[in-house]
Amino acid sequence: MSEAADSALSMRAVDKSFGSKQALRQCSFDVERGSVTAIVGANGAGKSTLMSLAVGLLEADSGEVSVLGRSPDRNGICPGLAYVAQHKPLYSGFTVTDILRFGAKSNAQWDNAYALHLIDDAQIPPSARVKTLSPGQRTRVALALALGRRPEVLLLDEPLAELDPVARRSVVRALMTDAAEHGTTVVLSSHVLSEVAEIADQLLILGSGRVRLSGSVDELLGEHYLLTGPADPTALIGAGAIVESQQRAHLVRGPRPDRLDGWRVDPPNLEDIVLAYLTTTDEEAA
Ligand SMILES: Nc1ncnc2c1ncn2[C@@H]1O[C@H](COP(=O)(O)OP(=O)(O)OP(=O)(O)O)[C@@H](O)[C@H]1O
Repeated sequence: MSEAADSALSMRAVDKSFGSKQALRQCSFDVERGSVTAIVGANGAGKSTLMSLAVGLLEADSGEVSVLGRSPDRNGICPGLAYVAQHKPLYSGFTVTDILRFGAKSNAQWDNAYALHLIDDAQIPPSARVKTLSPGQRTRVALALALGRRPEVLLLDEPLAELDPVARRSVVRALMTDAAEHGTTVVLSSHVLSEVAEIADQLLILGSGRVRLSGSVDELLGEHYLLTGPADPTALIGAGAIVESQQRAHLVRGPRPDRLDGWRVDPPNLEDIVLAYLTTTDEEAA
């Protein structure tokens, strides 16, 4: 990921605890403007905490958080930023039209035509009340409310959880279209890689509150390889490092050799990489 100057969102050595529970530890990363970044981590890894710090709902114990070059404001969401929380708190008695009216009233940049287009695209009647909508439809309304602000940065906490495959595909398409047509920086979290692999060009893996790995998907794929063979490969991998070993198969980070006699050298897929980093312990990652 890029360095801080051109970042849409960056953190430097951020710590956040709840009582004795350390939710984030020394978190540092940069999200490049215009990128689509997936934050992947198991339940409790710290994804929602990270997003809440970015939007100013929480304050870091130490370290720096910067969104579009500014510190998040505890008194209101930073201009240019939109956030869809995990449980999409939309007033259940409101109609979709009421929700969009609320969006218009509370945002100077509001683009009602675009918000209506997104609702129409999702085939949701504007007169429908939120409580009558399915989880997938609620996600689409929450997305229209967020994208109607015409944000530069859109943060989505587990936007695809609870959606059936058809609804998931249409939400992913809506996000990809927005990112491509408007250059919106999108940051979305998930505990399931396959939900976000199609859409993300950058990846941030969180494990037990630590950044285990971050970077462009293409670079991460190029920097790792799978080595399968009969013995301990330590002597064979040169400047590389073994990330994880499963019996005779090893994920290695380092320059990929063209061939090694007696060994199989394969390119990894993204899932191989994510699972390996998610299973590394604090001691191994240190
Ligand atoms: N308000 C809070 N009070 C106490 N502990 C909290 C609070 N919020 C989060 N935590 C703890 O901090 C850790 C990180 O939680 P967080 O919700 O950020 O994880 P997550 O990756 O978003 O998880 P999930 O995928 O389950 O939503 C967890 O151990 C959680 O129990």
